[in-house]
Amino acid sequence: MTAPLIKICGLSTTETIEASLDAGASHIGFVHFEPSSRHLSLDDAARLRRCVSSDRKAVLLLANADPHTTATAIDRIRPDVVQFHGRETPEWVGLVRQQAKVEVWKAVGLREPATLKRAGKWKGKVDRLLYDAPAKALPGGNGEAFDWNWLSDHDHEIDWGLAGGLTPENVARAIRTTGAPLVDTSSGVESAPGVKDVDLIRSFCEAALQS
Ligand SMILES: O=C(O)c1ccccc1NCC(=O)[C@H](O)[C@H](O)COP(=O)(O)O
Repeated sequence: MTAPLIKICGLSTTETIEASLDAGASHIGFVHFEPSSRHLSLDDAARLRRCVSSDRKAVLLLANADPHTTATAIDRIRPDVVQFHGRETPEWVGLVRQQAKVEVWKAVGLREPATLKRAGKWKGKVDRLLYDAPAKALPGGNGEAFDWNWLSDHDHEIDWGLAGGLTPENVARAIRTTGAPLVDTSSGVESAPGVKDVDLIRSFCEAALQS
């Protein structure tokens, strides 16, 4: 099996970005969502984005951002990918993809297997779907997993990735169960809410790459 792509989300220091890149992460996520402990101002996100080398991808995460915020954030941060993690519609994310000429991902919270059947509505609107646990206090980044078996024999029509409660201990099993081509973690590599831990980042990447 090909090694999965790895996204480390919610980074806020140069040290943890460098550790993620050294450990083999392909995608570095920056959260611009004020209620989150991982929120970055546009200035900080634009500064940190420059630490992401051109052979990896910077991901800007937005949740229910209005059109002005979305346009301003894309313009300032110049991400490779925009990850929409709220209640955005297929029409809206499709429009952003078309107009901003940026790769677009949409997080889909899986409450039940039937949600997978409705994923077709994103076809042609997004470059990747990110299957995550359903929203709780925050739309994402809650450290909660869903039943990976729901994905084990799903016939994917759209590129996808797996998120939700992934840790250094469970990521290899998650990849074996689902065949995920990309894994995404945030809480699982933190020592406290919003505080990333370089040792956990390294362990996560090692486990994912050896799976
Ligand atoms: O991280 C946040 O604070 C956040 C806020 C609002 C929307 C999404 C958010 N995070 C998304 C992620 O970090 C990941 O893409 C995904 O949900 C996995 O998170 P976790 O379960 O914590 O590993």
